[in-house]
Amino acid sequence: MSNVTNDSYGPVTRWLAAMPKAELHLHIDGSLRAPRLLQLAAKHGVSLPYASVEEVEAAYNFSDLQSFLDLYYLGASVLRDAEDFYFLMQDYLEVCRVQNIVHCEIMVEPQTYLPQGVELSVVLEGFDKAIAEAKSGWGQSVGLILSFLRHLPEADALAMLEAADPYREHFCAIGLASAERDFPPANFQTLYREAKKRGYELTAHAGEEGPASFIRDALQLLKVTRIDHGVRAVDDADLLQQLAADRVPLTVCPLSNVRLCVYDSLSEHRIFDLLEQGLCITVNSDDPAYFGGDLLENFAALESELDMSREQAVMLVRNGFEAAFLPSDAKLALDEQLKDYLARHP
Ligand SMILES: Nc1ncnc2[nH]cnc12
Ligand SMILES: [Zn+2]
Repeated sequence: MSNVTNDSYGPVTRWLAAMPKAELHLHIDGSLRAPRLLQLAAKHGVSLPYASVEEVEAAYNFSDLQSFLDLYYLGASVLRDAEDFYFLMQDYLEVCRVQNIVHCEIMVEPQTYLPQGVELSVVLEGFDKAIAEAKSGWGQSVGLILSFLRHLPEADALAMLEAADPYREHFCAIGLASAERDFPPANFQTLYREAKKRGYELTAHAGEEGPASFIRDALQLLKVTRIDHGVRAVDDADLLQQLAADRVPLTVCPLSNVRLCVYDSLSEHRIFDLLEQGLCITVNSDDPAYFGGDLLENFAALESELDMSREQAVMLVRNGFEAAFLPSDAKLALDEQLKDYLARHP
């Protein structure tokens, strides 16, 4: 895990380290680090083509989203019992504590565990224990997003939505992840209609590898109020205007975009153009175990590669609170925490 006092960070990132922050785009399976992966594989006798942490990490070399997803689903296949899910969640929430991520919204993808015969009740048993400890330990605020796999049929997602009914209160929202290009938002209209009826907030990955039109479709057909990634909006000036006017949040993941070759380098990323145009841009880590950094390292990269200013950093952090799936009084309380920090650390 990162060290918040890392001397190699620039001055803005060092100032951000103790600032209260939110993270809204984090796949819990993407936080499974190589040592834990190997430990759980050994525990369950799962054979992997990697014998050491170095060998696992050498495989973190992706040419696109699919090349990453192949390793990501292999990694998640070692998660088998409630104790595994407890450790997984505990590891990530410890990052939140160290990096002052006071509110996080975490994507849980129960369809991933079904081939191993692991039911949602087992997953949530482990997660609940870790979340309860973090809440009572240091007041951690956590939301879970029930996230569906778009490379599988909508009928499978609908079956999982129903299976999640007894656990409705565990989740604040639904999301849509996995391979984007061949699996457009239009395929999931019934799912989103059903989820809305059940009172879930709605978000979806769109415009990561897929075109800007997928962002439009997610908004119009699925009625999402937030977009995960959304960086391809830069190709559609009218859409940019609409996103800015409606303050539709984009949960942008800078290191992920470079590791998955959405951009050749961070210097090509348009994150600050989007921010200056009035879009509600937030910063997130996506799959930190695989992409070389947690939330703070994403900010550090924006500072070192794109010269992020203090003002830009505060806008990004404030947007994280604005974009959260929380009641308005809870958002106001987070904003007060931020104001207090800024007053004490001008
Ligand atoms: N960056 C990403 N895009 C789509 N699905 C994902 N699942 C985990 N990470 C993802
Ligand atoms: Zn993602």
